[in-house]
Amino acid sequence: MTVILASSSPRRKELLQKSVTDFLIKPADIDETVAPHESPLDYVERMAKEKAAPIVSEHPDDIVIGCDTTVVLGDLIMGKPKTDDDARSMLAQLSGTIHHVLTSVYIYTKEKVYQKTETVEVDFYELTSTDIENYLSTGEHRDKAGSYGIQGQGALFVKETRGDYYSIVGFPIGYVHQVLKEIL
Ligand SMILES: Cc1cn([C@H]2C[C@H](O)[C@@H](COP(=O)(O)OP(=O)(O)OP(=O)(O)O)O2)c(=O)[nH]c1=O
Repeated sequence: MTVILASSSPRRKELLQKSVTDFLIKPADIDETVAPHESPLDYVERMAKEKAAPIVSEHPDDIVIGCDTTVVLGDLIMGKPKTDDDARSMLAQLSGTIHHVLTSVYIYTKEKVYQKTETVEVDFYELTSTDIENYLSTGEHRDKAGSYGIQGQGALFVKETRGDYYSIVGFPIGYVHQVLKEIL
């Protein structure tokens, strides 16, 4: 059985390498639009499933991992920013807040589907417009939900976190490793 990571995220690849030496990467390109009245939990789980689905159809006998990460402020779902202005607005909204990072992972095998969705609470310091402009100049925000990366310069914004750090980075590697130990 081959392990296939249905993701283009370099962080997910790097974290999975801690658990498995050989795996394939087959990202699925899906529409990430939020459906009307969809809750953050329903959204993040649907995205993780939809990323895995086409790969599962092509490789029904293998192990396929789909994953999605979303930042949630109140009812507002924050995906990856489309523009720098988008990122500026997300960071201004996250300034001084307690928000949540939701990461959902689906692991498909021929016999069974393993699934977990982690919710991590993140407290941000108040950000000045200089903090935000300095951060945007790094370019780090571009491919990150909520427009920040806690593993990089985004760490400077974080007062406290409650929950699995690796789920903020986008991949709950501890959980994935437990499942892979069971099935490989
Ligand atoms: C909040 C936060 C998010 N992120 C990243 C994790 C995810 O890669 C990204 C959210 O986008 P996703 O749509 O979950 O993933 P992706 O587009 O990078 O990859 P794919 O869809 O192919 O699997 O944000 C960080 O790296 N650090 C952080 O602190």
